[in-house]
Amino acid sequence: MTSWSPILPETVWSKVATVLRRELGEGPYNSYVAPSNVRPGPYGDPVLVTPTAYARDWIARNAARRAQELWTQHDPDSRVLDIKSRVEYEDATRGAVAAPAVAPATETAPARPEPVMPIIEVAAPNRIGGLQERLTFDSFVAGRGNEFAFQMSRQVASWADGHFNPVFFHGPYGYGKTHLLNAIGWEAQTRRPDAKIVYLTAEKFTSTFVKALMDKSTSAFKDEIRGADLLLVDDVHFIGGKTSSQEELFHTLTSLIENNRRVVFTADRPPSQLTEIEARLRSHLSSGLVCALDVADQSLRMGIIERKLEQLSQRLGAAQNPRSDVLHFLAERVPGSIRELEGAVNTLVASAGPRLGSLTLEEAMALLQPNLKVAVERRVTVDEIQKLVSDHFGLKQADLLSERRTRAIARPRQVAMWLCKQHTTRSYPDIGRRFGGRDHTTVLHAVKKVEELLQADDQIARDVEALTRKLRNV
Ligand SMILES: Nc1ncnc2c1ncn2[C@@H]1O[C@H](COP(=O)(O)OP(=O)(O)OP(=O)(O)O)[C@@H](O)[C@H]1O
Repeated sequence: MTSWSPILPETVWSKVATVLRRELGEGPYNSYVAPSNVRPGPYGDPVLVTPTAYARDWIARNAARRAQELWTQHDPDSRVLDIKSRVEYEDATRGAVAAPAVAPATETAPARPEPVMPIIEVAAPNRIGGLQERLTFDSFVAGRGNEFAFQMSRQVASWADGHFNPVFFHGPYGYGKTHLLNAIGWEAQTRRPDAKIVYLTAEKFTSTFVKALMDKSTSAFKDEIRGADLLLVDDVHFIGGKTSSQEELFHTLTSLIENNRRVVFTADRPPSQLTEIEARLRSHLSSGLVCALDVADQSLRMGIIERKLEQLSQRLGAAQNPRSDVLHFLAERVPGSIRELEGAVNTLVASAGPRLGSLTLEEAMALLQPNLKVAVERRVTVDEIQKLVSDHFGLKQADLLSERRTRAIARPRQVAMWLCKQHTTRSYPDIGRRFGGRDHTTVLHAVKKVEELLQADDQIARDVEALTRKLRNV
């Protein structure tokens, strides 16, 4: 670590800060600049250390250039002023001699105490740690399965009056819940820079609360969370079974709602199915809007692949798109969620390099082998389909084989027959026999009916899509 120049950085910083205060105005200055300190970085250059990543990003966007200009005017060594959040600074200097804070922003503006909880950790590389820069509304592709959730998210982010509160998004893993929550955070902050937005996972909520209990600092914890204008809690199902954290979340939620603050949750299930969460909290979680994100259909998967390819070509330089049979193969045959789909696109782009545009389907399949490890051509049995379909519709497998013809049973039976035709090599008579000895014309009729419904009935289309994905992922 090199040593500091004889010109004290605090002298330079206090001159810079005085001008920034005047130019930025009291509000932003007190929120972001005043709580920051100048400290020596690992190579001796000055670092402006902000209490949170959010403050760092705010300063980087709104004041960094001016701060550097002013710094250069006052520092005879013309050192570069780096900006880091406290966490980043500690990581960067870990192992080096602990560096004392050398200068609060100005003598007249005492630094505010550091928040107990990271307010939005915007650029943290760790997904759990905070918001990720790439997860915005712009990078989100809306389509069947997530359209409503997308619209509701935009509405929350616009701070529109009279919307439901809390909003609760649920859906399977890897289909964009965290993405939407991040996008809400970014958009809401852009629209109201003065608003306090807290984003955290339920795990973080629990661990920070438990630590606060041990440190006897729960009131600081409460102030921090209950002072939020918008609270975003990801993966709330993780709080299941944790009694004291549930109690705290319950009081946090009621206090925020009473004070007209907004709250958004995500979970892998709707509140009614969060059986490890105490009934009173569950009921409050579902008291606003409960909104499902569903698995993506082929056209949404295709849209996401195209968006991802666009992003990659911007980052890695212009590249041709894969041929359309390769694109369709990606959309239709890569098993798993959007997360796995993104992984497959990355693999293809990285391993094909400049040959991406000319890859044949066979070459693409060979490159994607690791992503297709659940053998694409795995044999699916009629029995498996019947079990999956009956589970999905809350029926017994025996119902599908029975004589009963009520709509609630007949429709799932038709869907199951259709899936058998798509995913097994069984003939119509064979399928009929396995559905309680039915005639082949019944199966034929079922297959035609489902084909029609796939065009006309969104709900059936979603059910079939979900079941198809499950079949491929078993
Ligand atoms: N509609 C979409 N448009 C663009 N990207 C998407 C979409 N849905 C999901 N993704 C991407 O897929 C990946 C997984 O999404 P995300 O992390 O939001 O899932 P999740 O539902 O929160 O899952 P988990 O509960 O496992 O965290 C992310 O990289 C996300 O950007």
